[in-house]
Amino acid sequence: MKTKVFIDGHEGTTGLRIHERLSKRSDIELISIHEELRKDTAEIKECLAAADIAFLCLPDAAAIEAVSLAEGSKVRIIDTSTAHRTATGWTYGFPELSKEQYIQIAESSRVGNPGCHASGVISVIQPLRDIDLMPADYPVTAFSLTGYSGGGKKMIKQYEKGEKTEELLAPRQYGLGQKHKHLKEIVDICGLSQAPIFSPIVDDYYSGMEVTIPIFTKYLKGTPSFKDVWEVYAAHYENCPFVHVLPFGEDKGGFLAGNGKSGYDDMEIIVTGNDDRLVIHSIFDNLGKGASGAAIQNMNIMMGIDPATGLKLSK
Ligand SMILES: NC(=O)C1=CN([C@@H]2O[C@H](COP(=O)(O)OP(=O)(O)OC[C@H]3O[C@@H](n4cnc5c(N)ncnc54)[C@H](OP(=O)(O)O)[C@@H]3O)[C@@H](O)[C@H]2O)C=CC1
Ligand SMILES: CC(=O)N[C@@H](CCC(=O)OP(=O)(O)O)C(=O)O
Repeated sequence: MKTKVFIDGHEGTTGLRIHERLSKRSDIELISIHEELRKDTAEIKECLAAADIAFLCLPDAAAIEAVSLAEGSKVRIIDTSTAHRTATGWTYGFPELSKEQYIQIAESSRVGNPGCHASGVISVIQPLRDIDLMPADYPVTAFSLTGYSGGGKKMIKQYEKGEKTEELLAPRQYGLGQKHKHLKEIVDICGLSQAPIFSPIVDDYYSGMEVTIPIFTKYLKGTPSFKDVWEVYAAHYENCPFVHVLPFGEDKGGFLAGNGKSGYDDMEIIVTGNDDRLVIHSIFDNLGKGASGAAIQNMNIMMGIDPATGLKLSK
């Protein structure tokens, strides 16, 4: 029997990518909503009730409304918005956190898909926090480079329609007030006692992210070496098909491209630097492991099938 899936917000950037991937699958029946009625609450309620699994690819307020419309139905929800990531009763959809997390996702009926920038920061910090190598009060700082599709339809239009202003041709920093919406989930999931200093940068390319975190080894427990820290990542992600740790010392010729994983659904961790000062990089697609790919990975886990089914993983 096919699994019935509804994508609320299927015309948006994240929803469209999920739709593209799922429409090729023979084990999924996509529930479609009439174009003119796609924001009609009665129609959405009906689609949610008919589905086994629903993806919410909506702004936060609409996602909160959709969850209330699903009340009383059996539908299992994966919300790609920020609305429920740290909410009670919801499971954080980053299965690589631990075996327990994977099992919780498999059994959950409410999964909050991680934020794109947050996925990168958590993929670097949580393995160090998990074994207490990094103390909870370590002053984490992060740069996060993203393609403009990270800003959804509105930003894509800004970059692609009409004549581009000079400033859109250059990388642009934002989140300058240090109140980025992903900070809460980063602090919660990594068990940090203070928020990181987080500097996102959007640049003139469609998709792909590179999250970069500098670390002074003397402030980690026992002052581990470059190799010791690499080994922590290699061990943590050993059995994770979606997160690859590059071999020790590998740095892709010294240039790391922010769009290096564009179009793929997995993530790469690269440890660079030396025994004193490390720079750890997480490279992935904001629409892959940062959103749609991660959402489908979570759906596959909830369905009890191979998490990589129907996804595009690099070799
Ligand atoms: N883009 C990215 O890289 C990432 C996005 N996300 C999250 O995913 C969610 C979707 O983002 P994204 O796809 O980029 O955004 P988009 O703006 O590209 O798409 C959102 C879609 O939701 C539709 N929509 C808005 N309100 C309603 C409603 N009440 N009922 C039904 N549909 C509605 C919009 O309709 P219309 O077409 O008419 O505007 C649009 O098609 C957001 O919460 C975002 O934070 C998460 C990680 C990464
Ligand atoms: C370029 C850009 O604006 N990116 C968005 C992140 C994408 C997004 O909306 O993501 P989440 O749902 O994961 O929060 C931002 O920094 O707010």
